Amino acid sequence: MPSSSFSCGFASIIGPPNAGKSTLMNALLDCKLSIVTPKPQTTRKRITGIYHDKQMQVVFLDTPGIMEPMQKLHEAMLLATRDTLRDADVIIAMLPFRKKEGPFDRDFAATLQNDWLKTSGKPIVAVFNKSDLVTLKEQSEAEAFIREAWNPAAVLSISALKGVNLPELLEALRPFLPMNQPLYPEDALSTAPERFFVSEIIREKIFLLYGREVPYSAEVVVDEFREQHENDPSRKDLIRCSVIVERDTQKQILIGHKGQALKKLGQAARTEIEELIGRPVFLELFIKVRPDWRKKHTLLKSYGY
Ligand SMILES: Nc1nc2c(ncn2[C@@H]2O[C@H](COP(=O)(O)OP(=O)(O)OP(=O)(O)O)[C@@H](O)[C@H]2O)c(=O)[nH]1
Repeated sequence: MPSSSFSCGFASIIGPPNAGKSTLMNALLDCKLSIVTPKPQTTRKRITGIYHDKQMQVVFLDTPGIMEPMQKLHEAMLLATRDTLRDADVIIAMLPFRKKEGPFDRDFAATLQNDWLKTSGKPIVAVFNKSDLVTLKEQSEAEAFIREAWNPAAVLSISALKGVNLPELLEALRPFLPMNQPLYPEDALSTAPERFFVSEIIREKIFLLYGREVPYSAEVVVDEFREQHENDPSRKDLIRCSVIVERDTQKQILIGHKGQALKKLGQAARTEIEELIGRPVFLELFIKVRPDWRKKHTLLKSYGY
């Protein structure tokens, strides 16, 4: 039973592409909810993940990275980020440390403050991620700079990858979580349906297995998810997905010589989907070409943007 000192609320994680937002959410939840790849802009839609302990429940909203919109898809991604700020009780504004060109990007920090944080009217917890890449001195100088520039509710340096300062981050959020009862049951990990995670897993494998523009041009739609085990436990669940690309050449790359590349993609995705849902599945992937889908409003809408 939650105690009277229980806290619950929504925290949005916002920052540039590749800052480590998804890594942080996965580390806090101790499971892999958001896809993580070394390539920027892998997260396209907002993803919720729910953290629980005896004192608090935090519903984290992971967001697509903030960048200059180059096409309609990016505009839709940025709208998803704006929405999460509106829903947040507290915002985790993440800035990644880097090894080259100074410890962090001050220009981006200014943009984040002017275009996103100032107007949100929400308490800000400034988080420098990737603290493993810089010295302690660089960390405290960066923290002092942001304290002065943003006047946030709290500032701290963490390493999502190495698990450094994560309990401290949770404590920094606590004062801003307004509810004294949990919103979700203790075993709920996300508010998104299984289907969503299935498409995200396939998207992640595309990012990991293919080079150049193919991952950015690919979208995954789950056309059918038939839970056949319920009637007959010996039958595998059937999952049929379309992988949408923009050009025929991309389709050829996805399929590969004698279908070898597509086979590899299917195997990698199936293994992880089975881990996620805890049952064997039969995964079918169909590659479809939809020219310029990232620029077309109606297609974007039909893919959930
Ligand atoms: N050295 C170091 N690398 C990290 C840390 N956290 C994340 N990374 C790496 O940074 C890369 C990007 O991580 P993500 O979690 O996908 O970043 P993101 O901000 O969600 O990226 P987008 O999907 O582009 O918005 C991955 O290669 C991570 O392994 C950290 O604390 N230290």
